[in-house]
This record gives sequence, structure tokens and C-alpha cells, in this order.
Amino acid sequence: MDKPPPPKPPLLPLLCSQLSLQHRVNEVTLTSAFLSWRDVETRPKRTSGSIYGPLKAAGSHYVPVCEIISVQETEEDCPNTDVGKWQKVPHNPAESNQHAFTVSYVERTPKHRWRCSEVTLHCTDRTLCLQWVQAIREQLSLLTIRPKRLLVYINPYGGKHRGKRIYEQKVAPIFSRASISTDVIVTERANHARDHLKTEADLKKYDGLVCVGGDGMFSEIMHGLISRTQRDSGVDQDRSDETLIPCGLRIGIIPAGSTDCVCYATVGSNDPVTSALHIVVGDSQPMDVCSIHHNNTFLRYSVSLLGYGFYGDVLTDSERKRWMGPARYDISGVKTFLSHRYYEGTISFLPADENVGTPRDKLQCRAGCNICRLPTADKQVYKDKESGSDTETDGAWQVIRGKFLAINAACMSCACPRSPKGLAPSAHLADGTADLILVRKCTRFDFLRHLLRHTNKDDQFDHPFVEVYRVRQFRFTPRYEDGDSELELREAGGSGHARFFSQICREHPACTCSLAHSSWNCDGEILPHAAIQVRVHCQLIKLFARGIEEQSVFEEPYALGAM
Ligand SMILES: Nc1ncnc2c1ncn2[C@@H]1O[C@H](COP(=O)(O)OP(=O)(O)OP(=O)(O)O)[C@@H](O)[C@H]1O
Repeated sequence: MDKPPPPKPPLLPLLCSQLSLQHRVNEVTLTSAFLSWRDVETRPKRTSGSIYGPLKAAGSHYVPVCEIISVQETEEDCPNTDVGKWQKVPHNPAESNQHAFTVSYVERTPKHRWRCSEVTLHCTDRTLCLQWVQAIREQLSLLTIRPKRLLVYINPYGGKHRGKRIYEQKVAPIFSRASISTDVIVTERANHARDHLKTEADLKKYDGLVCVGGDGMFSEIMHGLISRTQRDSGVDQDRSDETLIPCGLRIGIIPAGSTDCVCYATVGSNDPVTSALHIVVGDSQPMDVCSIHHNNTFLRYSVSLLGYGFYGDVLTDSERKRWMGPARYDISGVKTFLSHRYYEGTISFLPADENVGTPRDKLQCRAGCNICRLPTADKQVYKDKESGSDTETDGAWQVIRGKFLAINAACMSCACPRSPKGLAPSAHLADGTADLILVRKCTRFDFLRHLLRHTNKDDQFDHPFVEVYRVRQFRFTPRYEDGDSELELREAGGSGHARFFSQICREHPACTCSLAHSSWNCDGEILPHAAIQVRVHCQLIKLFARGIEEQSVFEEPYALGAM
């Protein structure tokens, strides 16, 4: 049996003083890990109620140093003795302290939201006050993962057109309090941010990028950064077998779109202040990215949903209804569901190794995920496989042919407020795999049952017509390829005339027979080809995030024994 780890040695206090907080004497201690304060005037008792906020145990408050945003000397108003007004006479010497400093720190509130809280501590003299400010600043300066200079892109037209206001009112003040300097670019057209990143931006000047917008804007920035990194390293994106170079800069997402799925899945909420605070504390969440190719031509990158059939058709239809606003997604969803189209094709995939779990193991990816920490060993296996032949003849690839209502691949859970567990509840952010979900032709009623399970706790994969695989690569070939010749179609069992008439039939609203092919919905963009090759690149990008925190993070007393 393993021996229990030896108890941690107590952290030596760097500074410890009796300071005044709201007219009460508190013992305030700074170690390299925590700032704590404890009311020494009352007998300690365990706090009840909220489990959130600075860690509270036995009347003490603990703020991890890594969650302190800033510290500054506080300008105190001198008591005005000339005005003749009644003034409370201090009964405690600590109350008359006029030198104070204010510490801003992260406070957790329900639903994974973070807030910026403050505590103001009063000192007997200015020297002590400055000593405290300096000691805390010294500890903060050791946190080298924190960004100092950021390049911010704002999409002023994302979501409800509030990107600029959200940034100016909620985010910029937090960055300024944390002494982060910024260069801000308000985009003037679609792909402005992508093109700027690809060619012009002097990336060496920055510690990270910030995207103010929705998933479409994030995708733009991700494309710009990945393309730039590959170009600077001489890597050809068009080659589907290239090993891509991981991007050095982290991306922070300030949610300001109509869909903020990537932010929700990596932070746990779509709240601009929470995202800004994750940037300030210098969080880092690696993320897998899928590259998508058609015949050795690069098409796009994807981090969330790649969907053919149902989700492709919903997007194609909703794009025609842009004028309707966000309601178009619901209307197109109902219309596509009623049309009940299925598509024929062949899926070939390279399964992931068993050590990364399975899509149905109910092991959700959370902050500090053990499976995502494995990739170094796992990538090796991946490389070994790649160095051999990766054709269908090497035995590792599996091939499935059939008629599908939907083919979905997800690199992350795709959780969102509407579907809290997401399309692929057990998919991991950074394990080098995607969950491939195949929904075979079934009745409308069965498909509805499957779709409804995305919104409740039932297992959406527990149907005989649904298969799900954890994969590293896959290819899809529709039965009738984009450029199929008449001869091929005839050989496949239909003449040119038959195809012509079947096309008319399909365009009839009552028709439910199969179309030649659907389109791929790639993170909200339509791909121009149905036949694609997809490969997951393990931890290609990094976000200013830490994954969704377990509720226990709020409860754990952060090894208080070590204080
Ligand atoms: N200045 C701009 N003018 C027009 N389009 C822009 C501008 N800046 C960015 N875009 C584009 O707007 C699209 C949508 O932006 P974003 O994702 O921020 O908002 P959204 O409301 O979530 O989007 P969607 O309409 O896709 O749900 C992005 O694809 C982006 O390329």
C-alpha cells in the first residue's frame, strides 16, 4: 500500500499584523500562498450560509494570492473636525487608523460566476501600510503567468451589438485595475481580425489576445492565430498530414455574441466579468482543434461542433432567414426536423486509445481534468500510429457505411444554457480526441426522443440507432460525391433523368426521400464540400480559462492546515 503523503510544512508568514477592518481588530497574515484575516475581537465560529466567497473557516477569511487582482493604498478622507457635526468617538485605537490599503480579489458566486471583491485594511501608520502594499505586490510580481499586455479585438455587431459597451464598462476597468495595458481594435468588417492577425499584428508585443464577440468572432481569431503560427514556422496548412505547431499566445473570450458556446464550455458561464477575471489571473486552458481538409486542401478549423445532416441543414436553412434574428435557429430547427432527411455515406475513423476514456463514461471534463493531463504519453501513441500507414488496410481504421440523419463530431461537450450537458457530455477539451456521434435513419418519433434527451439528464446515446466513438481522425464520403459524373450515378443505380426527376421530387415540401448530400456545419459556418478529412490536433491553442470548476472548489479549505 502507498504511504500517505507527509503533512505539508506550514507556510511561513511573510507579514503578520493587527489591522483594523470595519472598526474591528483583525489579525492579518500574508504567506506566499494566502492572504488571510481573522477577527480577534470575537470568538471564532464557523460561518454558515453561502459556501462562496473568500474561503471562510472558523471566522477566518483566506484569499489565495493567485486570486488577488491588485492592491493599492487607499485615499482616506480625514475626519473633518471643523464642521461641528456629531462624530462617533472611536473606542478602539484601531478605529482612528487613517492609513489603509485595499486588496481586490476574486470572489466566486453561484453558476461559476466570478466577481471582483474588495477588502480595506487600516493601519496605525503609513510605514506599515506601505510595507503591506509592497509585500503583496512582490508576491503578485512572482505570478509570471499573468498577462501584462493584450491585443483586444471587438466585434461591434456581435449578438445584440453590445460588444463595445460591454468591453468599455465591464472589462476595461478590471484590466486597468490589474495594470494590464491594451491595444484595442474595433473590427470594421467580417474577417478584419483574422486578416490582421495573419499578416500585420506584431504578436511579439503581446502576452495574449482578447476576443470580444461570439463564437463566430472567436473562430476568426483562432483561424488568424493558427494560420500565423504555421506560416511563421514554415508549416503548410494544406497538407492534412502536417503536424501543426501549437500557438504561443493565449486567447481570452469576452462573451458578447448570440452564441457563446466556447466560452460557456471553458469557463462555465457566459459572463464578461468572469471572463475578464480569468484573463487577469492568467489562467491557461489548452484546447484541441480539428483541422478539416478536402483532397489536401485546407478548409477550416473547428473546436466545437462539426455536424452533417441535421445540424448542417438547420444552419443552411437559418442562413437564409438571417433577417429573423436569433428566432431563425428555432424555426429552421423545427423545419429541418419535420423534413426528416437522411443521407448515405461512408465514415472511416481512427479510434482513440482506451486510456482517454469513452464518450459514454460520464467522466466530465472539469478544471484540472486528469484525462487532459495525460496527452504527452498519449500523443506518442498517436505519432507512432501516424508514422505507419494510416490507410484502411493498416487495421486501425474502422469503416461504417449507412444512411444517417446526423453525423456529429465534437471536440468539447458543446454545453450551453439550452443543453447544459451538451451534445457530447463526456468530450474533453484537451485530450487529442473528438466524440463522433452517428444517428442512423430512424423514425421521426425516435429522432425526437434522441433530440429531447439533450435537454434532460437521460443518456442521448442510449438508442439502438445512435452510435458514438472517441476518435483521433475521421473521413466522410457521401454516397454521391460533389463532382460525381453521370456515369457514376448511373452505375449507382440511377439515370440522369431519374436524378433530374428525383431532384424535383425532393424539392416538393412533402418529400422525405434522401438528398444526394447535406452540408457540414463547422462551428456555425457551412463548409463548401461534403467529402472531408478531419484530424484532431491535441492542445493546439490555449485559452485564458481553467475549465469548469467543480462545486467542491468553493468548499475546500485550501489545505488550511498548512497555514
Ligand atoms: N465589424 C464587423 N462587421 C460585420 N461582421 C463582423 C464584424 N466583425 C466581425 N464580424 C463577423 O460577425 C460574425 C458574427 O460575430 P459574433 O460571433 O461575434 O456574433 P454572434 O451574434 O454570436 O454571431 P452569429 O450571428 O454567428 O450567432 C463573425 O463571423 C465575424 O466574422
